[in-house]
Amino acid sequence: MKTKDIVYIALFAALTAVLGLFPPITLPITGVPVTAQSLGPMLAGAILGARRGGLSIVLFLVLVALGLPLLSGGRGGFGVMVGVTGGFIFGWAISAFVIGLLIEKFWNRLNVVNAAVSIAFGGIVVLYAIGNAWVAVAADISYWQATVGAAPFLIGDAIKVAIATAACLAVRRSYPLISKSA
Ligand SMILES: O=C(O)CCCC[C@@H]1SC[C@@H]2NC(=O)N[C@@H]21
Repeated sequence: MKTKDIVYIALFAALTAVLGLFPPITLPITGVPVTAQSLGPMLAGAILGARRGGLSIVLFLVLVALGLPLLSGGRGGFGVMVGVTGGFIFGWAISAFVIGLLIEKFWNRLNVVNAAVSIAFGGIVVLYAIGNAWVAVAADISYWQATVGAAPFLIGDAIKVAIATAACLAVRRSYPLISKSA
């Protein structure tokens, strides 16, 4: 891994931390907040690709686990990570990795549709599958109830997909950071 890669990984970990400055809006049913922070894994995977994008979120998670108050609302520590939102928090790394894999796969023919579908698949379908399963266990509710409880996130997450898609395509045009040819 080159120095440049390490810088990009650190940069996207920092960006994810900065997104945590937006205050969370906690929803009543499950206690999982609406947060701007889930945009971080979308951007990391879509702009850096699977390996570096995933690692940037792993770095962010290590810092949170060490107790840095980098989650929205100034939260941090391993205790928070194994709370009700733990599936979403750990799922962010998987989400960034999956998005990166798909973006790399479509790289040579990337367009607004396959980029948005890739980001939505990793950032919503995969992330919610992990996050809702965790919520169901932690909050002792059914998977269906957890899924219904997550429905209000879809509006904000659709906006995040649009932002990450625009950013991914703009960076690809002007300063591509993925050189994969699939
Ligand atoms: O800060 C935390 O404890 C993690 C919050 C996880 C929130 C999830 S991420 C996907 C979905 N979209 C949101 O805006 N909130 C949830």
